[in-house]
Amino acid sequence: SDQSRVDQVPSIFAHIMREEQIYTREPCDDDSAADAFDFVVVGAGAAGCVLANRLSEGGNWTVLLLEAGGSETYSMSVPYFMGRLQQTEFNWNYRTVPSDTVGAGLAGKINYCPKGKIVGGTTVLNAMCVIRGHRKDFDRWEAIGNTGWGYEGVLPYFRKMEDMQIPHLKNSKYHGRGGPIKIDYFPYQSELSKLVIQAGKEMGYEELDYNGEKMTGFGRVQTTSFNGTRWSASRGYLHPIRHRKNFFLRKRSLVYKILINDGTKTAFGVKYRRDGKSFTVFARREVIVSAGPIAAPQLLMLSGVGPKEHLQKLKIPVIHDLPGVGRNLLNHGAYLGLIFTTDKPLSRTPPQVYGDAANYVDYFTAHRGPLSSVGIETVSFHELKGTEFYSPGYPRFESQYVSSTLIVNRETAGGFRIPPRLYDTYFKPLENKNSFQVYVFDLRPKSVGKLTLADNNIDTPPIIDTNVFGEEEDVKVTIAGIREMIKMMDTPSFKKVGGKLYDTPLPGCETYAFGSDDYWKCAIHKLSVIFYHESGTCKMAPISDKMSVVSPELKVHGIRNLRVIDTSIMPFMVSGHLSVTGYMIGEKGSDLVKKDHVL
Ligand SMILES: Cc1cc2nc3c(=O)[nH]c(=O)nc-3n(C[C@H](O)[C@H](O)[C@H](O)COP(=O)(O)OP(=O)(O)OC[C@H]3O[C@@H](n4cnc5c(N)ncnc54)[C@H](O)[C@@H]3O)c2cc1C
Repeated sequence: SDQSRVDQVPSIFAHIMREEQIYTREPCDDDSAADAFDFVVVGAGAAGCVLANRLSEGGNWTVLLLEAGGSETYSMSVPYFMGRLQQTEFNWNYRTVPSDTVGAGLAGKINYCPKGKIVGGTTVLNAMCVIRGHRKDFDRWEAIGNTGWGYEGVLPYFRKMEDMQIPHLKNSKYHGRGGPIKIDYFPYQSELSKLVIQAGKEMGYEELDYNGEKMTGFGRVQTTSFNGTRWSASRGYLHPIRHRKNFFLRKRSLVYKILINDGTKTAFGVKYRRDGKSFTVFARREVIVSAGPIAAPQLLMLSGVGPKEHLQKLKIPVIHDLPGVGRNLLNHGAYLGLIFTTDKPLSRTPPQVYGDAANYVDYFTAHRGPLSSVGIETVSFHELKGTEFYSPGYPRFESQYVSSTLIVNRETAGGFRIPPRLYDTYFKPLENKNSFQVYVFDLRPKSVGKLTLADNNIDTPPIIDTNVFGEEEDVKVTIAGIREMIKMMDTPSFKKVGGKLYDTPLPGCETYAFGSDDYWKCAIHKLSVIFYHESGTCKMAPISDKMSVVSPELKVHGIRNLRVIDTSIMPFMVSGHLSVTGYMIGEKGSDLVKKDHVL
């Protein structure tokens, strides 16, 4: 009743006060005048936070971590508020170039490309799903000459970062305990999630730990969360080191140039801007760029390391010609229009979640209820048997089951740049129906995009041309995956709840027979989004590979004392999501750096 909710106000207030205290453990903003450190790390995201922690342990070296964004707060840790964070200053707010292959039906044919601008980086903005990828993905990294980056080489680092909280996985040889990042299920699990796992079994799939021995099957999603709150890179790696005397964090500090001696081609510091003033800091040992897949290549190019002709055109003095910088832009792409309706509600829509005061009481007293989940609680991985894409034991396709249809009001539609007319014709009829959405995507797409500079100014966002769905094969895989999902409605579990494919033709694709290859192709190009897994723009490969930017030791080719250590070094896409890949790269990268600086 209303009165009982009012009675809960004191405990809500006490709970929020207590939780806010956690964020006072974020390291303080260093405002000393110190201007020389052993290591200068650029960017406090997934990988950068790992480096700051590991390089300062033992107390031998001084480490400065420079982050363009400000502090993380408790409200950012509420899982269901994830989408809202994208509409704040804590997002870099990048956009892609207009595209006919991905999101051609979105406003201006443009996709949003969110990235965290905050201590913790994109781990503060993301959906927290923990999906590492398949062992063969990493073996492929190693096969092109990246010695030590095969599955056996990276597994210890995936384990090292983890503090597994899920009881039956605590003793698995694939998982770690006691590491900085807590892994748990969201406390809330919708009826939809339970039904999907059951339906998967009826289709012959296993319910499994997809980060373990095998990947093909269904599973409740493992997340970088704990007790219903986001467990960011900063909470895991920076909070515990706030008292270290040799670690310094400077916030709101935008690095705009890496200082490189033109004669010796040696990096020796960076220039950054903070509160309107410019500063220079020097690195006695190394500069490490961990600014993420968009900003890392941007910063290299602005500092004179990149494709020569491109830099010359922008009047940037060339220090080292590296044609691969920005040129291997990898991503996943998802179709947004795969929707199913049911006779009874299996999950709640955003207006239902936000509109019910009980949900706030549940969350802000005990971190329970729908606000303790981002709305995705189940994932599945498919080999696409019977198609040309089948590879036994190596899934090619992922589905994420989204509570309700996320896009059921103009606000959520706006979050994906869905124009009002498309919303009104395709999504609005679902407003009062029971429905849910499945994000489907090709785990290893062939399309590769590129990132270039628009000018020589750090404040101008780079040009992001993702080319997602640019290759026919990626569209075909997605169509095969959509068909696999439609089969799910034939299971007894979904028959019982009247599960049906939402078959309103997508505006602009009505000329094709609904469900034909041509129809799905049209729909995928129109109503698709990039899946925010940008990576690969500073490709790791031996120097013989013309597109390579860093060596297997993550050193920038041709420049001394400069490394890139973040998701931009990925040579190929992994069959997973990238925050844990970022942590693994940070952990392995830290060991590679330490090896070169024996005391
Ligand atoms: C909406 C969304 C949902 C996602 N969902 C998931 C998910 O469910 N699971 C998953 O595993 N992954 C997910 N991801 C992806 C994942 O979070 C990122 O791939 C990962 O965080 C990348 O790590 P990184 O270390 O390479 O870069 P980031 O974490 O992006 O860190 C880069 C840091 O560098 C800072 N920086 C950049 N430029 C400068 C500069 N010039 N000066 C100073 N600092 C700078 C940035 O502010 C940022 O803090 C999602 C991403 C988005 C956007």
